[in-house]
Amino acid sequence: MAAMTTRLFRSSTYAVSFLQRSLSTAAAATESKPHSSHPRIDPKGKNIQWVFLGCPGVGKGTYASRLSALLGVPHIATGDLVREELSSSGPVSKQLEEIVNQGKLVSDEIIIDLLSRRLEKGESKGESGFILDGFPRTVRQAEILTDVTDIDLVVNLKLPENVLLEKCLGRRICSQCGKNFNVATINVKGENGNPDISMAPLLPPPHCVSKLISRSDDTEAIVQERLRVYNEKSQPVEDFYRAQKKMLEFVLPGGIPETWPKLLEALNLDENEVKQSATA
Ligand SMILES: Nc1ncnc2c1ncn2[C@@H]1O[C@H](COP(=O)(O)OP(=O)(O)O)[C@@H](O)[C@H]1O
Repeated sequence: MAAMTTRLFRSSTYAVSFLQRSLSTAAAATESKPHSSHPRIDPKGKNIQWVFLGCPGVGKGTYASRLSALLGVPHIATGDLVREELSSSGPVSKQLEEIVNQGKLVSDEIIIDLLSRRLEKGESKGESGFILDGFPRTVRQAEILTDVTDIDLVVNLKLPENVLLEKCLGRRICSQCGKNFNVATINVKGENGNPDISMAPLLPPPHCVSKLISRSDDTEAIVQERLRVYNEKSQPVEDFYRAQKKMLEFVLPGGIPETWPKLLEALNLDENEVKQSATA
């Protein structure tokens, strides 16, 4: 673990001020760019700085958190940071609630502040590396991230839009244990030469059933708006990383049992090998 360096920030104080300066003047960001000699991806050495992209409901959280557990790096989801902040009585919670419930994006300034604070906390606990989920979501955020660190790999998860909508509408969270489930049974006929997609529901254990809640932004109208906003603001982020040749495009073949082994294969990861090397 000690060899893993979170290169997003050299020091927490530097991080916050750096990111804030980045937002106020592009020139300051360029001048302050830390030198970087980050090695290439080495999953076994866990030197990992990955980004997960993809539309709402595609499964970024599910697969980022599974990989985080497997590889021993933190899974940092900016959507979770936003939800934590809006459920607190912090100064921006009311403003965040309105933005999220309209399916819009939170400002780059607020997101970077939340992310900086999360990274600062992690660094003080000795965390290193990260799998970012839901960040960057605008080209501006991607440029700022590029200014402060090297990203090894960007995984772009893909599913057809009608599947995404069904998945968001079926999403449930246990209000007690916080685990995510999905009550939707998805059987969608493939169009334009694409294969059919089937996903079994991911049902909760009996003790969670009576405690299930839905996210307030998982209604049909808000999901449609989030998809529209994704296409407008986040598709260009895909192009940004595609141009840098850092992108792994991954079309989900089905639910977790079909997708997880295929994703590991695409990432060139052997689950048993990684687990053994972690306990060695
Ligand atoms: N990087 C970001 N930039 C701006 N807003 C964000 C970002 N990450 C999360 N949010 C806000 O939090 C909401 C929930 O995010 P998330 O849980 O990642 O949802 P999704 O299922 O749409 O991917 C978003 O709709 C947006 O309002």
